[in-house]
Amino acid sequence: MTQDELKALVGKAAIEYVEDGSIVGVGTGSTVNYFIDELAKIKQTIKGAVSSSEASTERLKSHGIEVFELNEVDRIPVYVDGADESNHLLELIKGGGGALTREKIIAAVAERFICIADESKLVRRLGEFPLPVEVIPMARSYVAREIVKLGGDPVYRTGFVTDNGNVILDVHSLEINEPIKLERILNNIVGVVTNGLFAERAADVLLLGKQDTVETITR
Ligand SMILES: O=C(CO)[C@H](O)[C@H](O)COP(=O)(O)O
Repeated sequence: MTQDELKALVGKAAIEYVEDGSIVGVGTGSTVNYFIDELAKIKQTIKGAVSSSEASTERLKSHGIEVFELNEVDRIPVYVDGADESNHLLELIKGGGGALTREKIIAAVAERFICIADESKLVRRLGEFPLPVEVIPMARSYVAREIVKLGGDPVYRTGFVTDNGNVILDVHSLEINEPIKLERILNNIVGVVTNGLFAERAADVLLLGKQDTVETITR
């Protein structure tokens, strides 16, 4: 199976976790796009969605799925999102698509976080994929210098602005031995909105697309 076929497979598998009559938390990315397309097929059974990006909102609406503001919603039983990397503890690197902050907010609210990914995303140790950090624009150089002190090599994602009007530094060469600790340290730098480590709030379930099958990994 191709990588796209594996993404489609896990996008479909995640539908099983959607509760009838609920508002579904929806992530961002090419894997989630398959999930959105599957969600459209059962849209009569759900109340609607909360979306983590303008791109996902547009796709949800194009299917006629109602999109609610997070502030209007008191309960999100399930959040479905992709990842750039996952380790075996279901700690993730996210934000390749730049939607990490809204994704992290919805993941925090959700009762269950279902991560969907093809098998290439499962790694022994996080950090091969450069870690995205969302930064308030005026703090970009300061934050970059602080990250260098931590041993990282930050690269400004030129020409990209997040849905929140901020910029992204993609941090290479970080040794991520203690994801929770590093997540906190990075978030403590003034000017950082958040970083793409999802370790304090890791996924609860990883649906991993492998050749012809979906492996379910839980914490
Ligand atoms: O975190 C994300 C967006 O901010 C995505 O979930 C992550 O980049 C994976 O994307 P894809 O499913 O396209 O591989």
